[in-house]
Amino acid sequence: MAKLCLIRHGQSEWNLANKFTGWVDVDLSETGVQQAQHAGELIAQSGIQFDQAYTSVLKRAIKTLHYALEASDQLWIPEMKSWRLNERHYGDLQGKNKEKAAEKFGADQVHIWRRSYDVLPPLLAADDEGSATKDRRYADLDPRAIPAGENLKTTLERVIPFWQDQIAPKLLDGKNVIIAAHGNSLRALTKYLENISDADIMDVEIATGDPIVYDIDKDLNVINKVKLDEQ
Ligand SMILES: O=C(O)[C@H](O)COP(=O)(O)O
Repeated sequence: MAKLCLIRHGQSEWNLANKFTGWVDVDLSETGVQQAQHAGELIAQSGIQFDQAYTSVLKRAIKTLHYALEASDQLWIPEMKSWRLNERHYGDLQGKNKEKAAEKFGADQVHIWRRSYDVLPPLLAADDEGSATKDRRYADLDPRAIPAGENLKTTLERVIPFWQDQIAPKLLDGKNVIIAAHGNSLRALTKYLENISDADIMDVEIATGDPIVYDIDKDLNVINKVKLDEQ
């Protein structure tokens, strides 16, 4: 049996400003820092001891991991960062206010972009200043792997190879794992772990800074799930 803890980063500056964020590297807000520290206190109270941490290459997730591990006195554990755990790329919506987008495109369309499984958002032009192809942290990727916009399906398709190659072997080895990532990369992983249908995943929301702990058996089946905030 192994423990798997998923934690969405604490509130970011752009969560607070209600802006589409995606791959933009926005920092935590003050509330977000407090949420991450509180998550670490909940982890400490639960007594879970981690062997390995994973996070994205975006500071709101990395800092959440560090605040949570610091508050539970586990800052020393090995950690691995991967772009595969990044938030879904929100394409040309990145930086735009969600309410203003709903006024412009209609609330239904914006809801479909945000929560449908397989509808892509408007894509970012390849020569856009904000294109990830210009960002040094993605320089060692095949440029064709760098998205101009993702839906949950394409997000899942780049999260799961990382799960299979890196995370699953640790769990199979009985190691306890914490993953600090993002609303939609964690929705993708949740869909996969809990075998949630394409339709039902539309209603799954993951709160900021609330650790979710799964018990995982030797065949990688989920046998229990708790939210530490509700304990
Ligand atoms: O990237 C973002 O804007 C948020 O982290 C998640 O946004 P969502 O709730 O619209 O999926």
